[in-house]
Amino acid sequence: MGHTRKLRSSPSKLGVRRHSAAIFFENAKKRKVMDELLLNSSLRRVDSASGIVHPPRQHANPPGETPFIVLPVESRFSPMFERSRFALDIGGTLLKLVYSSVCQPGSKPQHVLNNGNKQKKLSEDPEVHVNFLKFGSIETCIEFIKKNWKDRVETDVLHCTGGGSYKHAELLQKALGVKVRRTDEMNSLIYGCDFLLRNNEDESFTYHHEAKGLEKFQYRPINADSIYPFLLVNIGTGISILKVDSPTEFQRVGGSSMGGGTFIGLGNLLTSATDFDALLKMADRGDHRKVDTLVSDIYGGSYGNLNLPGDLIAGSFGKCNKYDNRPSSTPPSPEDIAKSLLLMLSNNIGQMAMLYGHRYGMKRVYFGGFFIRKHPITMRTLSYAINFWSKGETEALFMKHEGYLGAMGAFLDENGDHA
Ligand SMILES: Nc1ncnc2c1ncn2[C@@H]1O[C@H](COP(=O)(O)OP(=O)(O)O)[C@@H](O)[C@H]1O
Ligand SMILES: CC(C)(COP(=O)(O)O)[C@@H](O)C(=O)NCCC(=O)O
Repeated sequence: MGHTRKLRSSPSKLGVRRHSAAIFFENAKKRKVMDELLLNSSLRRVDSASGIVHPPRQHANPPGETPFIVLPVESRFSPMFERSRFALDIGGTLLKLVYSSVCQPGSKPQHVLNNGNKQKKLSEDPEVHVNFLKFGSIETCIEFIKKNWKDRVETDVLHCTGGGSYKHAELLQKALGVKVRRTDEMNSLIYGCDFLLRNNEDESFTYHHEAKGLEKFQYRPINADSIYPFLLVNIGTGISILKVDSPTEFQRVGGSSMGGGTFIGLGNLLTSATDFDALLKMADRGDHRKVDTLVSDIYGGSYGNLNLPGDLIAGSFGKCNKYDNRPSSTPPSPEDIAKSLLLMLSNNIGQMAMLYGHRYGMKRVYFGGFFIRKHPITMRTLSYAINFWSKGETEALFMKHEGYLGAMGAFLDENGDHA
């Protein structure tokens, strides 16, 4: 993959999702849980290889501007000036859509900088924008594509990946009147991840819980030569762990069924939360110590011989044990349960990621998938597991387009590897 120019990633007040369109489908009040801190590019950048810290960039963000990326000027992308391209990742829970649109000169304010004075500048050349959207059901997704892929004709191709690219191929073909071309899910993840890391300076970042405000996030741009190898832990409905040596050489070294699907599934059974965001909000307010048995509950303090601190969770959900006539404690609230559930899963994933990272001697572990949703508890737990246990040797990295890696990869795979 040769690239000539860095991508521009639109800064946004709201984060990675294309919110203007998302508002169309989601209740705006419900989608406020996260993302807000990853506002724009006004974060410090730390070069992953050299450790050099760069100051924040200055952007003038037109209020309400929505995120997109601008494709680099490359011949392989030229056809998108003439025809739109749509790609879909149909996973076990969500459908992720990535599609192109052409922005004509002067139609959108572009980036800006003049000795610190923010000024708006209109783009001079047409450019191809790539837009990102997610859906909870195939029906709403098909409706959106029907409305927005206006120039489609029957020879056009919908690039698809994920399990649903098999399961729903016929439905999509019939409903949209285009061909469906598949890219293998793991290949798509890697193509998408490679492209974003290589081209988008604002793509990957580290999370620092102890810091304040935006200082919690640091972008980690990386030179194209230093990207490989890395471990990719994709947390969707289930988890896939990939050791990646190049865009075409990788191995799925592990996986787990205890991922995002478990969180929403058990969350649904154990609390009254009606959706993922509500569950995360509950977790924010919860106190897991009312649900989990801590080391101090067993030892009365820390377990010094093993260096286990008293506040370490010894047994997730241990305090919900009502067998053996145990003295009953105050029943935990749904918020406490949500927090405990989120900690249980992210601790487990963090430990798995750390062990696989260690086993393959990886310096960088990237986390993808929509389970993360840039949630502080999740990112803190995953970062802690990696950084603490590797004694700083391995870095835990998150991605701005976390849930869109597969869809991005299918978008880039013009010919499809399962045509
Ligand atoms: N709006 C949402 N609705 C449902 N699940 C969500 C939502 N946002 C994040 N999630 C979490 O993300 C997971 C799905 O992640 P994703 O990467 O899209 O995987 P998949 O490809 O399996 O659908 C869900 O299981 C859930 O934990
Ligand atoms: C089957 C899957 C690749 C599907 O991907 P997803 O829709 O979850 O993103 C994934 O759920 C997975 O790797 N599950 C874990 C299976 C295991 O190794 O136990």
